[in-house]
Amino acid sequence: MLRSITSMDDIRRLLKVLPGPDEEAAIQAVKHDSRLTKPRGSLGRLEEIVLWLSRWQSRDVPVMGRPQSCVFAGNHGIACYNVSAFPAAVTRQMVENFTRGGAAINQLAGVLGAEVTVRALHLDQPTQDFTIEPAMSEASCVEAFCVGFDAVDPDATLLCPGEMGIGNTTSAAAICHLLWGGRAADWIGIGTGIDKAQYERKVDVVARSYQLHGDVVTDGLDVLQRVGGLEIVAMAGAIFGARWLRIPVMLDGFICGAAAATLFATSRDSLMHCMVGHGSSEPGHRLLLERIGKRPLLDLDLRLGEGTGAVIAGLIARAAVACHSGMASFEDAGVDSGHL
Ligand SMILES: Cc1cc2ncn([C@H]3O[C@H](COP(=O)(O)O)[C@@H](O)[C@H]3O)c2cc1C
Ligand SMILES: O=C(O)c1cccnc1
Repeated sequence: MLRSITSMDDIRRLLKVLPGPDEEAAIQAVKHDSRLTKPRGSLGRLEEIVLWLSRWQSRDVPVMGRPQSCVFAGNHGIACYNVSAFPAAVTRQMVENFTRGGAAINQLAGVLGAEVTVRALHLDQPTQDFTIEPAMSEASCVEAFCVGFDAVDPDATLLCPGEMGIGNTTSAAAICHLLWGGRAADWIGIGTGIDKAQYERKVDVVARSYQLHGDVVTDGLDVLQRVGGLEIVAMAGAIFGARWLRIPVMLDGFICGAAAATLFATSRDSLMHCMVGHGSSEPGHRLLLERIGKRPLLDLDLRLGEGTGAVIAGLIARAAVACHSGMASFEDAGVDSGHL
């Protein structure tokens, strides 16, 4: 599959023929659930999680044995406008931190029992300034997409994509503005904690990117190439790769959502294998989730990225699987089953 991707059109073509869910596995999972010692529906969204995992893992009793956290890192040309509270050098420094196990994502992945895969994408070659030209060439975009695809562990039971890239809330806002319009400011928040002057510059960068690309952009993948970052493209590639491997994906916050949204805008069914782990405190994320029609599992006021919210939500998925796989049936426990 990966070898057949050499152009953006290859990705477009493959997006039209994605594998679908295993409805038979879900039917069996519902049957199993109906025998468990609880009123039907009483575990609320935990039951929804089990069905979702079941559809994509093709198991009537899904498993959580091998979750994967994938962190992609890239640098952004638009960081030169001072739109982040931190310097671009922090991207590389954090990659070293991920590798040593010192970041938030490492601790959370440890709690979930997830392997952390880190992929840095040409940190010494930031994307181009997308207020004056496309962020990257088609060749760089395809390459980054394939890095993402290739990073997915084919045996993973759940994928939690994450990112690191100083300036990438600006890139995510530009993606959303190009996909869905509105006012530039609708998509912009404080990111790492910027001041008023930085906020205004950020709005200006996103508004100018719209002026440059708005009339010529063709679809979600084109938006990705024009105003995305290499780590955002790689996340899109990982989400797409997981779909081909039929691995369920827990989406993270605003940046991850923007990556996923470029696939959604290109092909509506492309995110059927994804759940949204949490709602970020970046204001654009709520709007984005309305547009892609997904409701977050958690609301923790996170605004970190790295895949942290996705991994925390993975713990909820583990709780859901524990109930589904470990609970006794009415029959085995000798509990009256009521009017089922
Ligand atoms: C130390 C540190 C660790 C991070 N981990 C994730 N981010 C997050 O913040 C960045 C986006 O915010 P902005 O657009 O304002 O730069 C991304 O790198 C994102 O993953 C971090 C940011 C910092 C400073
Ligand atoms: O929601 C996110 O993904 C996010 C928010 C702020 C900074 N970095 C990431």
